[in-house]
Amino acid sequence: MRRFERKQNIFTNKDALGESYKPERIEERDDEISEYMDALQPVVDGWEPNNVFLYGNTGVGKTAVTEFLLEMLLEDVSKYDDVSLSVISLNCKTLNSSYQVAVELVNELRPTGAEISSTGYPQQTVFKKLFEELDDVGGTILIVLDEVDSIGDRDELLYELPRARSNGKLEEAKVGLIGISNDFKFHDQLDPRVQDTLCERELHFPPYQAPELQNILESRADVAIAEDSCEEGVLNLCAALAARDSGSARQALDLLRLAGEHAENKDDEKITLDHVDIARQKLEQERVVEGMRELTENGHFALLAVVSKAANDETPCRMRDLYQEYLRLCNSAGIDPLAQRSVHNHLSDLRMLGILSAEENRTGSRGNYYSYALDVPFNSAMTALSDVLALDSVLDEIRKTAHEATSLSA
Ligand SMILES: Nc1ncnc2c1ncn2[C@@H]1O[C@H](COP(=O)(O)OP(=O)(O)OP(=O)(O)O)[C@@H](O)[C@H]1O
Repeated sequence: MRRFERKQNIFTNKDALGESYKPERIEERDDEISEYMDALQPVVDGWEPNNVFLYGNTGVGKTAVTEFLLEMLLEDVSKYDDVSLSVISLNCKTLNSSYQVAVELVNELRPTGAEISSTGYPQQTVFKKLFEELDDVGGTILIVLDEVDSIGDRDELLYELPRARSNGKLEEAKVGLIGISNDFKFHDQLDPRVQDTLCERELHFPPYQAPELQNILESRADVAIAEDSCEEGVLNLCAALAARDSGSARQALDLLRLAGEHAENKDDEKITLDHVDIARQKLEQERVVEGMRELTENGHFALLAVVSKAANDETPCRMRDLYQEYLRLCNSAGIDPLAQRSVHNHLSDLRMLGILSAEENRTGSRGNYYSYALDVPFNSAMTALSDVLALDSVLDEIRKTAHEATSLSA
């Protein structure tokens, strides 16, 4: 039997490629950092802090830059006796109302054992408790709300907190909000009065380009990967793949980590371009599986219709034809089909998740229509579908068609 054995030939510090690692240096964000520092300057000067709103796609350094700068700010203000700065950070992912966020903040500020319950109070009572806690801490308080869009349209706290001091609800504390979001719609949906305050200073983090990702990867690989354990071109390929897809540093780091793990598991001496390719496929597959989890059964069938058309080499395929295929598949599985409009909504969701791509075709006077195609490899979609659908015969048929189509075209 195989036994556990330590393998440390590829990585010197694998954790440095993981999510919890705090980089010593932030690469390629000088302009954003400079703007961010300007927005935080009033804290150092002892004035009321600005509220700052950061937005940009996932993995573009919003959280990393925020953590880096706030740590630096805490250190730098410690030399001014008249500034007392506290930072409270909260990830709002699972909190979908002002009420829940306020309860969490109160409990962050209270000692263990004195927490309040997450239900049962009127909202204003929780807000009042929060203001009391903040006044107890006093001084300048920066509240970081990551994934703030989860709060949805129940955003009263984002209105009340920045105004609490001028409304006489806070006396000792000067509070600044830092909201972080990767939902571009959230900003526009905010009540204009909330927009005015929360977005006092707005910072946009654009997706990274390949050379920027390459620099981020190089500085991380210095810490994470043993010397001479990376074949020439590996970092370049990880950077290029991530730049082409999402511009996310997280994706580039994930590719490198997975490629390294693969090399290590195979007892190979170096990470090669082939390992990166395997890592890419694995990540793509995970993304499809992840996206699929959020779909209903009808969403799975909408995807199945596109997969089936792809097997016949008939994609991009227009909605009208996809819907016929969807009806055929629902019929053979014995499930009630949805109307075409609802199937269209499912296809749009799949597009948002990066599983499908869509192109708009113009037909002149008769309006435009969309054609859909897979935006992930056929095999990844098939594997993900076979995990969620108990439809072996249909899936086998699609596999067979795809096989025949490739052998015919080969
Ligand atoms: N400029 C950078 N220099 C060094 N590391 C970076 C940089 N940008 C991002 N990273 C790293 O990439 C990963 C993702 O970054 P981060 O969590 O800051 O993204 P984000 O924009 O907050 O994404 P999300 O919206 O999904 O939370 C982290 O491991 C972070 O350390």
